[in-house]
Amino acid sequence: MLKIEGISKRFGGLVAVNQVSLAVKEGEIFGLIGPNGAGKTTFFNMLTGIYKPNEGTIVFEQQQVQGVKPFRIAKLGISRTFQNIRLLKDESVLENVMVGMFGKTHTGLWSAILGLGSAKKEEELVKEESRKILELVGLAGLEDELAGSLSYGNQRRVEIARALVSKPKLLLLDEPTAGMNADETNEIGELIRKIRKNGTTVILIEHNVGWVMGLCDRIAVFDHGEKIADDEPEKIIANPAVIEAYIGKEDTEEVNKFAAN
Ligand SMILES: Nc1ncnc2c1ncn2[C@@H]1O[C@H](COP(=O)(O)OP(=O)(O)OP(=O)(O)O)[C@@H](O)[C@H]1O
Repeated sequence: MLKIEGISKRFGGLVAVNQVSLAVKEGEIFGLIGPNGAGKTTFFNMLTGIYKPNEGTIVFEQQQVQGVKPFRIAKLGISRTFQNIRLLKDESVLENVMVGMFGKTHTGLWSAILGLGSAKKEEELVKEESRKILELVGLAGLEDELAGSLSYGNQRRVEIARALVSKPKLLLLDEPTAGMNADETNEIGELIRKIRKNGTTVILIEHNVGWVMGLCDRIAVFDHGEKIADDEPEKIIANPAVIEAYIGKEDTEEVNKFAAN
């Protein structure tokens, strides 16, 4: 489904991602792990068109997408969430999810402003779809609450719902469990499995190594902008280069988490 060959991203003299190649199959839950600053988010930003790679190719379903504008990539079926929660806190949960359909609706701005029938009908369809997605992510009944009034875990679910409402083929999640407790984290794992079952392939960036090992079919490890491993979880955990990447870091919290597995 996704084939990446030799992509790099440089910021001045800093090489954030260095010649990374990677392939993701349809239906997979694919994990990206690695110490802070390893280049994971930059990699996501290239996949979604926020950054243009300095070199290399990204092919999504037979189409080259490197350097293509973000809204066009979204239209091809790649959707994402961000590391920091980005909700319209003073708008309802339902409205926040409806925003995810922007760019997918067909009636024009004037029809919407003039309240013409076609725009109204489309809005109803978007609402209906958004409600269905909210049910899928476990937020049924909270449609009319203000997004900012929800718990942190539920705000993350709203973000996932917004990314899902356009029915993406590929969903990119940037640290979906950041700031969550163990129960919330496990629930997000269940949700990701459900999303995959519904036909969406998932790539996620995570720091919670133990959790990601139990969830993903395959994991790639980044360190200093390079991909140092790409394998099934059991093999990743036993890979000396991966252990070295974590043990070699001063970030003891990450090392401990890794060693605990
Ligand atoms: N827009 C930018 N301009 C300059 N440097 C950047 C930019 N974006 C990222 N970087 C640098 O590129 C490197 C990789 O950062 P990136 O955010 O991709 O890492 P990461 O693996 O996602 O880290 P984390 O887990 O902490 O989010 C870092 O050194 C970072 O400071």
